[in-house]
Amino acid sequence: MRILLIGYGKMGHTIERLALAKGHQIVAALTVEDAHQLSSYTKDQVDVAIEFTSPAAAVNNILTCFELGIPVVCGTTGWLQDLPRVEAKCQELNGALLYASNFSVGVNLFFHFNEYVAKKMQQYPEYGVQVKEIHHVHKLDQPSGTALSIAEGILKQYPTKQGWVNDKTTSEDLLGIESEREGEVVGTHMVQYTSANDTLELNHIAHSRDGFAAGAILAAEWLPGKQGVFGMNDLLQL
Ligand SMILES: NC(=O)C1=CN([C@@H]2O[C@H](COP(=O)(O)OP(=O)(O)OC[C@H]3O[C@@H](n4cnc5c(N)ncnc54)[C@H](O)[C@@H]3O)[C@@H](O)[C@H]2O)C=CC1
Ligand SMILES: O=C(O)C1=N[C@H](C(=O)O)C[C@H](O)C1
Repeated sequence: MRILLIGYGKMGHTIERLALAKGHQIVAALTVEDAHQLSSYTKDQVDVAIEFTSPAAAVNNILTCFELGIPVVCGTTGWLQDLPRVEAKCQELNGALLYASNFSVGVNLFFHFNEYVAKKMQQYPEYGVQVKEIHHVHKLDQPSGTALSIAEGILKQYPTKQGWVNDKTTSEDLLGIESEREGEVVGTHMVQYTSANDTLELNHIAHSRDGFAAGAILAAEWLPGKQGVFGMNDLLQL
């Protein structure tokens, strides 16, 4: 496949390495300096774009891909407040977007187990629930997109909680999400259920970025020819 990389940082480089190893072609890899070149590409040159940039840049890049008729896989986090606008534009322009807060198969399995565990644990009020994420010091958004997806899964099962707070402490009506920034940590997510007697934990620890990149490439292989806004659940049979 002919892939256009939008964003050529830590994720862009990892995706390039794995995509070339799978026999795909990288048409170009755009950074913030050559971002203006995006609108010069056509659907005759590019089968799919993969977007990993920054929270401030993602929405414009996605909308430009819709206008160009290029399907786009987006892993950038921290822009979901604009999702309704993106969904409307996608429908209006017959675009194709696959967004995931985390492309690794392991984390998508974690999302699945998380909802199951939350449903069970919610029946035992002696356990408090808490989410924690740890990432490298370069990360721009907080909480992580993955932590927000985890929180969404828990909140569905806890009708008494009204939402989340980016804090260590969970209260009666708000789920606490603790964020820690430390060195070059790739991405660690935990859900902890604690009672006076014990703690039950679900953990996912990414050892490298290869899992994220492999999932994004799977998504890029799947998306062309489809129309609408999709997630990893649409292509993984979990
Ligand atoms: N969904 C997932 O599985 C994962 C998501 N991420 C997210 O992906 C995003 C990028 O992460 P990294 O690669 O680690 O960041 P990075 O800072 O290493 O790289 C960002 C790249 O985007 C470029 N860029 C910025 N604005 C641009 C624009 N307007 N047009 C084109 N390029 C532009 C920069 O020049 C740089 O090359 C972050 O939001 C991060 O949270 C990261 C890992 C996994
Ligand atoms: O910024 C990162 O690095 C990561 N971002 C994603 C997130 O916000 O959840 C996914 C992964 O944890 C790495």
